[in-house]
Amino acid sequence: MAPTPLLGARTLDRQTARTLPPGPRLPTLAQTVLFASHRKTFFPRMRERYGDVFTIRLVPSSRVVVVLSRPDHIREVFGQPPSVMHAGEGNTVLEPIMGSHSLLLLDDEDHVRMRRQLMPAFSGQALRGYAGMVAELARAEVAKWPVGKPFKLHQRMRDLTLEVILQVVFGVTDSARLDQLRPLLDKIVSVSPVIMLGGFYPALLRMPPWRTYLTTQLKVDEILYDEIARRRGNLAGRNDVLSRLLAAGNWSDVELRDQLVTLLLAGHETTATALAWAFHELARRPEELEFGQRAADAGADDELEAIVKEAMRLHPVVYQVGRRLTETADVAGYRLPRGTTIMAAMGLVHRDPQHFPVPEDFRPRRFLEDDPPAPGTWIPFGGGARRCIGAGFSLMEGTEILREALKLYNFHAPNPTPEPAKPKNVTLVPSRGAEVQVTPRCPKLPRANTRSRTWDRTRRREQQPGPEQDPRTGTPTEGWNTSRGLRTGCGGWEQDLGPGNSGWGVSAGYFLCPAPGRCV
Ligand code: HEM
Repeated sequence: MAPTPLLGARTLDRQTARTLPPGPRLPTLAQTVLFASHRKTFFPRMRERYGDVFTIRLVPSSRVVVVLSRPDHIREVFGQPPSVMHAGEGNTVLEPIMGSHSLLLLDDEDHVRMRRQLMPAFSGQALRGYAGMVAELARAEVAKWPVGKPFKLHQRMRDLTLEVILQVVFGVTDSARLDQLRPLLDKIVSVSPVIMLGGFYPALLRMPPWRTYLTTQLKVDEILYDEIARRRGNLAGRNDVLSRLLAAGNWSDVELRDQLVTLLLAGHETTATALAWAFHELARRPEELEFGQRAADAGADDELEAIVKEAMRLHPVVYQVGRRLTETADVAGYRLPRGTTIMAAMGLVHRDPQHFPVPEDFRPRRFLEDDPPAPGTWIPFGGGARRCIGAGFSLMEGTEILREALKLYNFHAPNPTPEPAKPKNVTLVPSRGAEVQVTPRCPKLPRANTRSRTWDRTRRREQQPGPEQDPRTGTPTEGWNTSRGLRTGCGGWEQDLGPGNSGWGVSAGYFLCPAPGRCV
């Protein structure tokens, strides 16, 4: 028998429609606008009114969407066989950008196979291999921050996470190639809802601005294919995601290209946004900032990770994830027909006082106590067979970046009122760009971006050459003009930024803190 097409709400018979969870009677367009622009207030109101499970209707074709807000209900969905709960088919709009092999677009066997090929590059061992590279990029970035002047940290985080994708994921380190790729990728990641329309209406792709976008993408593809070809011939000593993928799997060039673009689009804005929220909260709360700075000084990565986790709980970057039923299924006590979309609203779970006491408070220590959040209540990365493949990567990245920034600076919020979240494609971003102001933690530190001769002289006088150990690697260093990296002292903010860098290191080498331990 030929399969019947997936049902839309219009084709549901009255009996089935009556058995759906309750929901608003607003016109579909109004519900769609509320969902697209105000989900952070719309969903909590619907839950208050209709209970833990409610139905909304969205365009196109007045699609039935059942929203879940209880961890046990959501677990039912994440635990169902992926053949019953499709996620890829809801992403087909991304195909012109990510390509038909993208992990995000696949379902069933193809998804399982592709995911298996990708996994080795995201294992615990692989993540440990990337951490040093991320820390180095973070160190260079935070040294460039303007001291004493408010700036929008979200954009800085975007620049940094883009650099991480370029160098740690794509493994591009050649400076000419980096200069070539940076502006192109910057355009690719600025994919607006208008550009996404091209996925629904392919005829648009022939017109500007869609054509312009695709032309940029072709230029990126050309570079990526060239990188893949070069890398195939030379993997020795390489420790980036692309090289690990090549070493572990049997890939065609197109498959690899599609995954690289997917990792770029899935991993760049999301991680940048989570970190922007984390810094926004720390800047507003001196006690939590101090907790973070102590963790950074002590190398307490689990405490830094708890800050990232709490930021993701309070400000879920992705508020909900969707699945489409390929057959009738029992979910949350309802028999839901084939074709129904189910949304797991992580944002609702994260703000539920049953799971997180005083949920509106930013309290990283809740992840470290004897009674941490119960399994299934902290789910910023979705779950089941589709759980974010970059979850570990983004936590590692967040920890490294927090450590480098907190070791160096005090953070202040020029405007201490909380920034509201605004939707940007699938993410919820801070609406004022996470505005912060930083000042150096060490009173002896000259203002960043200022070349100070006095400081340079002082630094040379106080510099104590001689064999020492790099506290991170244990490698002996020999003082002036030797290894890069962190040194001893009050948590290791002394660092070599190399010549030409805009930080306070004005020549190659590093300096020793004249007052170790006294400034923190
Ligand atoms: C704070 C950072 C991030 C957040 C909040 C986030 C969140 C998510 C969510 C909610 C999903 C969908 C899960 C589901 O449907 O159950 C997802 C999927 C995915 N994410 Fe992330 N993500 C982050 C960072 C990253 C990074 C750094 C990468 C890669 C470098 C990445 C790559 C992916 C990919 C490839 C998928 C598709 C997985 C699949 O369909 O099997 N993400 N992410």
